[in-house]
Amino acid sequence: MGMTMSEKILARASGQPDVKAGEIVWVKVDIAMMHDLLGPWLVDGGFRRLGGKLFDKDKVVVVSDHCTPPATVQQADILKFTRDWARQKELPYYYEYEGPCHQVIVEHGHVRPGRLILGTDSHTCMAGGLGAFATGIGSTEMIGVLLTGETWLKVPETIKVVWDGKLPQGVYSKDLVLKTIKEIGHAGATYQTIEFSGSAIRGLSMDERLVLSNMAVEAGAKTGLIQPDETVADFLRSKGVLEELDMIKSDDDASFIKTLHFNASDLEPQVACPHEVDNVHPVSAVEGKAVDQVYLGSCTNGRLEDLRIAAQILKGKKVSKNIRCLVVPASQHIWMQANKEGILDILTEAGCFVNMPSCGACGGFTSGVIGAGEVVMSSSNRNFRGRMGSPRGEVFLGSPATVAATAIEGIITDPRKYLPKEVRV
Ligand SMILES: CC(C)[C@H](C(=O)O)[C@@H](O)C(=O)O
Ligand code: SF4
Repeated sequence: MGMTMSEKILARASGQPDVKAGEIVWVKVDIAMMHDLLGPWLVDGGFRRLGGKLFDKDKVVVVSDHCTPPATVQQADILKFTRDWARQKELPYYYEYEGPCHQVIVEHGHVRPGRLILGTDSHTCMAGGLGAFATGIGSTEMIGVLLTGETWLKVPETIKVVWDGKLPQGVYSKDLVLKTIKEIGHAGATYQTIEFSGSAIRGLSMDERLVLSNMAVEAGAKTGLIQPDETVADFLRSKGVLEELDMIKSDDDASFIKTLHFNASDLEPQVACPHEVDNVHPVSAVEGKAVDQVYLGSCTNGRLEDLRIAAQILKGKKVSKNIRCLVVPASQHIWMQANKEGILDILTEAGCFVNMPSCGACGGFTSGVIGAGEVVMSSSNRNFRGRMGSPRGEVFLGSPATVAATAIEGIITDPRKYLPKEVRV
């Protein structure tokens, strides 16, 4: 019997020739990632009591993103603690004000196919878009990882999600993953891997693939994997990663707990309605709903291609007078590239407010929170009650195109009316 990608990565990490889903294995971690909010200020007490020596500072990456720039004194204190901790420990990889951790670790080449990456954030699974087994762990668990570089994991079963066909114009990987989550349910993949495959997935760019792996956890999954290929290799080479990559793949005779088939060619834009990510409907079912704010950003959909799509839709148009349009590029690198391409000018001229990269508005942490009764159309990954501020607010999730079209009309809008009719390449 062959092995799945998850089984292969965890076999290597546990130093065994093979492992099977359901087994509990002791694994060596390639990258331990923490962010400011669930990082050093929470782990430090226990870490020091147990010896306070890092297993390998080259494998520990800390990113300050949730509290940047701080909006409260407590956030400023957390940020200072995190910065001082990284300096005292002489960490070579500490990033601050660069953007959400998941995007930052991808851009800096920490994520590579076949690696085992554990982070103190649920969307750590995004790294699976490059073929790494990546998952979130609690801060207490992280103390053990920081001290020993090891932990235990149960090898997950894998749900294979096959998307064949070709995405039509105006339909994107966000729509594809929302539809997938609707079918699986918000807890339907609990402690399982979702492996995305099929011709529609192979055709996706690096930016689009990361949307899928990012949102795997919204179906409860341990991680979301995509078989690495030349798209991944080209991306990593562009980031200066020149080593030979472990182009891991599931064997043809690997055992999957179930396989779901979808056809991308007849997919419409999808919207997740309050207050669950699996409460998904075609945009036609919610068109016309008035919003107060649109948010284009986050580690889910704040990348360059997302900003390009929004600029294509908003160029020469104006954001509705009734709403605020908040744009937050997912990293400084993306911000600079968007600036060079004139995208930030187009968006600003249309009436968007372009903020600096951070988790701020996405999780209701710093700038951009919503008040009672306010409605948001967001390109992010979660719409739980209170997610972006007031528990009496409402968050709808959609693609960057849906967000941009909604910005123009001030009501939830099908983006296809703002795009040329032809099938995109
Ligand atoms: C703050 C943290 C608990 C959280 C996560 O783990 O995902 C955040 O990044 C989010 O997206 O909700
Ligand atoms: S989902 Fe939002 S809050 Fe969580 S890491 Fe991504 S940008 Fe930050």
